[in-house]
Amino acid sequence: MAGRLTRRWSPSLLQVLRFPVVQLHMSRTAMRASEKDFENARNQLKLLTKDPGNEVKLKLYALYKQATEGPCNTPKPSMLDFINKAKWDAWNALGSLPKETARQNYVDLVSSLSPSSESSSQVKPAAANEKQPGSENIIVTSQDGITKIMFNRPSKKNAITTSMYKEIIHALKAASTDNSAITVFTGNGDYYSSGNDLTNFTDVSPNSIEETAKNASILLREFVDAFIDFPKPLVAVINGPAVGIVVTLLGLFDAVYASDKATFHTPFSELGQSPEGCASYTFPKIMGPAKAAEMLIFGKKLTAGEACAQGLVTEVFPESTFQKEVWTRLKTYAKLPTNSLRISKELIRSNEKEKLHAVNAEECTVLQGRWLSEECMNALMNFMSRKSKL
Ligand SMILES: CCCCCCCCCC/C=C/CC(=O)SCCNC(=O)CCNC(=O)[C@H](O)C(C)(C)COP(=O)(O)OP(=O)(O)OC[C@H]1O[C@@H](n2cnc3c(N)ncnc32)[C@H](O)[C@@H]1OP(=O)(O)O
Repeated sequence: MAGRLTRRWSPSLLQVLRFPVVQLHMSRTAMRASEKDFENARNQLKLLTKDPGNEVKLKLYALYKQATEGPCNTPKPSMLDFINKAKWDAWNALGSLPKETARQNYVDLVSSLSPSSESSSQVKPAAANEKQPGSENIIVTSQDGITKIMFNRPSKKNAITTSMYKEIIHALKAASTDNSAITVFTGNGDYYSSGNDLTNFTDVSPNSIEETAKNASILLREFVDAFIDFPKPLVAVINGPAVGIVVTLLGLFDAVYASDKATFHTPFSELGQSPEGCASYTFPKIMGPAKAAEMLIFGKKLTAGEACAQGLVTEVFPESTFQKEVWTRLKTYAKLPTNSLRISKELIRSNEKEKLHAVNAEECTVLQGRWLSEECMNALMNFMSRKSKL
């Protein structure tokens, strides 16, 4: 690949290496619902002709309370006060979900109920004045209580483009309020994902290098935040090699199942970059500082068996039975009571959330500096001009 990339990019190679960041056009606010959107959603709800059912109504109630009052702050009703107890449970299950996320989820949920909207298993269309990202590179389906988000660029080893980052944020927001019990990431083809698409680093106007680095850092922060805040059990089904950001994110997943042909590689130093996805915090906690350093600083690639021994992977399956065994198990898990799953996850994760957001912010700031550094430029040049691959 390195040779091919060099050939394809050669006319602008020096410029690419001088400006190793992509132009982003999305503002941080584009993904956040405003007060006006929230108000509109409330009005839209009154116009619904079809009863959305109790489960959805409870979700709407909980999101509304969370968006307007914050985390549940009232005494728990008695067991016999069924209705108020169900409402309290639904609100309480949202834990410390930030008000603005609750507001966005409320707007998304109402929008999914309107007759013209797509089903919750689809990536929802963008607003009329917002360019809708191409969605075929991420396939979102919902079945058997499982929302599956699949990287779908097999010819590029499922490398993640700028628009895919945005689509995944959107898909996670939709999945957080859909009817599924768990959400699963997997890859189509022989790779889980080769991480950040290196061509994201091209196509940068020389005049806007600092601004584009800043925008990239904002997008990355929002992307990782979406994983930190995701309220349901998050599972990775690692069907093949995983590189870079898709590996670091695993510390934010609740279960990681891997085929024995999967590998785990974070070549940040080779690329003149630094860890993201909260791995600078989660990896030392998961595997101890010495093993984390070998991966994150020295770029040691782990086999699935090694990653399992280090605690990054939950269980490894033979490739021949991987898909059958894992999906059978996940379908069983998805039948467990949904609120209980969420509450248990909340208990396990809530103490860490504030810390994780702080780590994410710090990692993104550091990376912003890395993208502008001479070292990153040189590392990219070395990577792209050498014949060998990772
Ligand atoms: C500043 C921009 C901001 C964007 C928005 C947010 C930014 C977030 C950044 C978060 C940071 C993340 C860090 C990382 O993820 S680091 C990891 C980056 N990934 C790599 O370095 C992998 C590079 N790829 C390879 O080394 C090899 O391709 C491979 C994965 C080992 C596979 O080798 P193999 O021989 O089997 O296959 P090919 O090389 O022939 O690949 C087939 C085609 O796929 C293309 N490909 C593969 N991986 C990538 C990639 N990561 N980016 C772009 N393209 C990739 C490859 O070019 C081939 O395409 P072709 O057939 O058209 O030549």
